[in-house]
Amino acid sequence: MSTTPAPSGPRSPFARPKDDGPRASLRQLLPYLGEHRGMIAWAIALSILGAGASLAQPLLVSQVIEVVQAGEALGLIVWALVGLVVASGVLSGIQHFLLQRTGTSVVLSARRQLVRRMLRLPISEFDTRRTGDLVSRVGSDTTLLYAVITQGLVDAVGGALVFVGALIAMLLLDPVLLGLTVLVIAVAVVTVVTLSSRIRVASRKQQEKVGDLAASVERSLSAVRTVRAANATDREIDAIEEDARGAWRAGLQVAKISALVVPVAGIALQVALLVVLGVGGFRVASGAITVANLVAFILFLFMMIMPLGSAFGAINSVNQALGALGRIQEIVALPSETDGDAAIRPVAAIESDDAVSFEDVVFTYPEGAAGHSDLDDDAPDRTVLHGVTFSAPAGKRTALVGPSGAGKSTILALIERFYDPTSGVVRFGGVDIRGLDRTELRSRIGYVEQDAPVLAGSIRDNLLLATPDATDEQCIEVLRSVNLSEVLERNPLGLDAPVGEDGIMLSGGERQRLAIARALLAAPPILLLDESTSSLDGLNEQLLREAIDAVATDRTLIVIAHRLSTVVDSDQIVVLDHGRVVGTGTHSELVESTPLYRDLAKHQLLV
Ligand SMILES: Nc1ncnc2c1ncn2[C@@H]1O[C@H](COP(=O)(O)OP(=O)(O)OP(=O)(O)O)[C@@H](O)[C@H]1O
Repeated sequence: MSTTPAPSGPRSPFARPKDDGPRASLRQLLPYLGEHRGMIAWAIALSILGAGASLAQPLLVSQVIEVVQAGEALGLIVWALVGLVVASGVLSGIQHFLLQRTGTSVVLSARRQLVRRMLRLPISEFDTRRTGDLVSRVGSDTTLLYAVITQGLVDAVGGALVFVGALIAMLLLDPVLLGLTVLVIAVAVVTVVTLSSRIRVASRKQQEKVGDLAASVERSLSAVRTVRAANATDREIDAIEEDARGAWRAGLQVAKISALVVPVAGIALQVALLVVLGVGGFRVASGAITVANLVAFILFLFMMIMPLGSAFGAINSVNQALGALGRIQEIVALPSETDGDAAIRPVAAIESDDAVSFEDVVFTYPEGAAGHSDLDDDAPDRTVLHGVTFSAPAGKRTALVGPSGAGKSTILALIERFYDPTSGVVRFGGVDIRGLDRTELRSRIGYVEQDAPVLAGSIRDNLLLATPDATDEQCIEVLRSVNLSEVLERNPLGLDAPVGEDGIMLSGGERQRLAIARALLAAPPILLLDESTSSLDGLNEQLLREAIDAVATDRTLIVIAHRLSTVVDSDQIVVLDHGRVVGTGTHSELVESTPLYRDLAKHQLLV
């Protein structure tokens, strides 16, 4: 839900913004532009040619007037004028296309860069950030960069040329008239520049609000069944509407500031025109300037004002883009998961076996991370694992059991290196895993998460996630090994049958087994299995147990069990309580030695 307070009442566009937030400078835009410098160079070249063609027009018009006044034949001059008009039209068409093309390419580059960084962020970043807001940065913020190219920088080059050219021509035609014009225009320029930083801040706030909105929509849609069942639909709609209104209010603030820019430019043009017409009339009467030159001066005035108008528009859009770029850069500047890794020692070089061991591991979730379990929330000490020591021997089945919140899933997260221990060491084949290449390490490990283990797509998409080259035969065989052949028969599409969003078309037990099949297809020497807490019916539980038995052969299996029945015959069971190991042994040993385990077993009617 929205974390940023709603804007409190109207605020003067001239007021100093309280919070400038993440800022981006024009310099940060350069790498995006650099990638397309070829196209941009072409666009600039065309815009210079276009500027030349435009500047020549008033001169030709003034010639036409003089020729007409002298009563001579027009001939070539008219054709030259027509040619110029057509040429500048064609040039501006081509330039327009090049700019649009470059603009969309810049958006593409920004999206690629953002997604590459986003998917490589440390897992702890996802604990604190809202998915919808991240999605909105990729979808909405990047779009604003488009305007910088299409309305902004390149136009500014051609515009500046026309502006300077017109200025020089006007200076030559009548310096006095020019002085008066510049005075009027300077006031407009100062006003617009003053407003521009307000536009950037307001626009960033607007993008933040859009992010809040996306996060709220994502929250409600991802839990739509729960929301519906709780009769909370109207409340969720209200909450989303409130965020939508927040975005609207922020948009209004941007509109108010931009609205000042447009009339300022318009008034400047009108006043300048009136001054030139009035004073120019006197000067023609006094013979200081000819009618032809006054007409040329007025045409140059329009020519000067037009790029000024688009420059004001460009300042608007560049500032909006800089607000969005600030949000893009905030993510891009974050370190990726692998930044700062110690010297890499390839896993392949490890000679010893696939045993996993924990040595006196202490772990606290990074600051600001929100817990997903309900225990320990009020405890001042956020340490989740307190000196955990155990060893999961190669080729054996080790079970982790203990009450909810004891730290079992955290142990698997440390083996996967989603986080590193606060102190102590996790070893793989005897080597500290912090010295191992993450990709290599993960390729040795199959991991079946507790929640949401199925991705939207087909059964095949799900199976091939870790093993893109697997054949259909291998897919069918692995489904058979986890007792899932039946789902293939259910739908004529077979492996291509869709599983629905979050695997909604499969039952809970089937989802769990499909996730196990996916992990197995890669034939990992180590399998981490976080058993689903959702209760399975007798048949499904039996099928799951058989699937686990089938996969246990010849690999190191570490399974978090919520049903002791699935683990009683494990080679070793590690009992955890409040982040501490309180017992290690076989089922019968633990029933004797560990009261907590005895209680758990009693509850589940195993003793
Ligand atoms: N990403 C996280 N950020 C912060 N705290 C977390 C995070 N994940 C878990 N915790 C906290 O760590 C503690 C242990 O959680 P963990 O998920 O490891 O327990 P568990 O034994 O697997 O529980 P369950 O059996 O309910 O799945 C809990 O207090 C939980 O609130």
